[in-house]
Amino acid sequence: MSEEKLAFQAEVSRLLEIVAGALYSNKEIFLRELISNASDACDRLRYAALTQPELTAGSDPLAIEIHPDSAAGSLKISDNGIGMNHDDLVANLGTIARSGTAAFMAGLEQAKKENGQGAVNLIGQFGVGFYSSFMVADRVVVESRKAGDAQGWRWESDGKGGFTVAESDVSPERGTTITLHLKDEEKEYLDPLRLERIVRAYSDHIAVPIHLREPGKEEPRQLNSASALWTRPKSEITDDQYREFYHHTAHAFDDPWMKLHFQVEGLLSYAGLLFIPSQPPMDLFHPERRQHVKLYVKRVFITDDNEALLPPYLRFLRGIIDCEDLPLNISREMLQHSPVLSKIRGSVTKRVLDALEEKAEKEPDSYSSFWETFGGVLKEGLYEDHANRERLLNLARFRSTQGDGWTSLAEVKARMKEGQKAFYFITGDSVETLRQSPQLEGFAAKDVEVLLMADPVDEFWVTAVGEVLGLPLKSVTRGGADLSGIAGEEKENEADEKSATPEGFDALLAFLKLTLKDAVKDVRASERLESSAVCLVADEGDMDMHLERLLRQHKQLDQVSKRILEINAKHPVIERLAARVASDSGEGAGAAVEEAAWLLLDQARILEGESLPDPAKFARRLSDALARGLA
Ligand SMILES: Nc1ncnc2c1ncn2[C@@H]1O[C@H](COP(=O)(O)OP(=O)(O)OP(=O)(O)O)[C@@H](O)[C@H]1O
Repeated sequence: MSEEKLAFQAEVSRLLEIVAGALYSNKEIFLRELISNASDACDRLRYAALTQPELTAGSDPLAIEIHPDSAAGSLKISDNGIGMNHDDLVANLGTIARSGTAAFMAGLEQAKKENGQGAVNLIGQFGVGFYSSFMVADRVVVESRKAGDAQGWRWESDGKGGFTVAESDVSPERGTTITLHLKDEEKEYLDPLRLERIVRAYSDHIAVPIHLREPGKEEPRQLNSASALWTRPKSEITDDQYREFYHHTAHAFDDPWMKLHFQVEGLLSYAGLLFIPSQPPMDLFHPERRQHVKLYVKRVFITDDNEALLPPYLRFLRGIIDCEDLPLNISREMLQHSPVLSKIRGSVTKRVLDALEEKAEKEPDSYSSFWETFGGVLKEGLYEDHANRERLLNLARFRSTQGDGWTSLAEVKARMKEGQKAFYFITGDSVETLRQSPQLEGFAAKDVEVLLMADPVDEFWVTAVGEVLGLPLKSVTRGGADLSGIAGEEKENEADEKSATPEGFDALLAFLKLTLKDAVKDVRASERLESSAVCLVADEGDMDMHLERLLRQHKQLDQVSKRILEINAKHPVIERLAARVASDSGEGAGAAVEEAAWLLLDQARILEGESLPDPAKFARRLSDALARGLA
């Protein structure tokens, strides 16, 4: 087969332009990226050989080799890992396959919107994988042969627009050799000492040996310790090594917020090296809720996509778990039902919660930043993991009507008013809009704290949990949120005055019920309003209004429940309407009050964030009312 010429995916071309032209000071990371890929390729081969032992039979141990060639001005990085065939080369080295690179492109768009630059820093932040070769090379050749294949392939590119792929006779027996033809100004990467320093700084944690072939020396020299990092004693691992390991396994480039390293021996023996990122991973809220902790069995990588390993609400965790008590040839199906894994899952979950509790207690500010990023995910555990519900409730933090920071349920309980027998909450799309909700007015007047919940998951767990620290959770947008038993700030006579309704109020209620009869479930005097005239609430047994809207938006529901319209007897509009009804004696109240009734209902709908069934009518009524007012 002759040489094929192919074009890069448009995004790759853009990426390469940035990478090749980048005046990035940290170009040495290209070596980290290529070693990281080579190590993954060795992991994948080791795994494939579990079921196809012929793939590695009789071959050299897995290793990575770095070979600077001053005469040719080139640097070779080879591995005897899984290798790539024709289609792998085209798919992997011509498109954006990698999550880190996709994040880089997304970050680029963002940076462009914000200040038109910043691309250079982003390279370091996200890493651009294989493509980072073009920071130091003006021509890159990849020769590869996939394990088990007879034919090898050669991929070549100058990083400008396209690449070629052709059959190759000189490709390695198995695995991949990448040859970087270094740019004139990048020849420092031929210096063995420089290469050694880079490998030690970024790749010491790599479990496959990394050899350096030095000019004039017979035997290559091993640069890393080549033992799995998690098997080494904690005291011998530096923070930098942990960080680099995190970057490598998680394909992430932030600093981990927390690290957990444990070795368990006993009935079950396993080790774990887990990290909580400081930045949210891109797929955090994808519907698949994929977890990413890698499962190893006796140092052999098995899978990074195994739902049985950890509960979905801990899917922000990165890192590895290495188990001694599973057979190496365990199948995917067996993994799903393995009692060993389910035990490990239970005890690792417990460890993670222990560590979070400790952080929450000892470093509350830092814990708040974790909560801000991942709280919305952890809360899924409140309805999924009954066994740990109490602990998760303890770990949960909330925004509330008291102050701007995060608060715990225990703190909210300690601040409760005399006579308060429930936690009150309101759910909605954002904390800022929730703060303006009319339904909060009565609570504010009595200084009763209300939790402001704006994560979609809140709707689900509050229903499932029902009770916290011995008290029910009650929505302030529902009937049954009874404020009268709570000791307020008001004085006795004020309270009396408040309960006294204006003349004609009962007749107004009757009139509103009659006029709006099919549009609402009921019309009532409100206890929760102070300055607004009206609001909508859900009946005690009905679905919460925000939840219903959420389900409708996601096409999970097409019903629209009727709501209760609450009216504020102290509001001037209501007082006047009541007076009008009283003087016109009920039925004769007339068209103006009828129009006002519909306007009030639409106003309550707008405040609630509901859409209006007939916006044109609303606009006409409002204009008429304004015209009358201005006349
Ligand atoms: N040395 C190698 N051996 C085998 N396959 C490789 C090698 N280097 C790269 N690849 C393949 O090319 C793909 C793209 O590499 P790139 O560095 O751009 O991303 P990556 O680091 O592997 O990221 P991710 O693991 O998220 O896909 C890899 O996913 C892998 O399939």
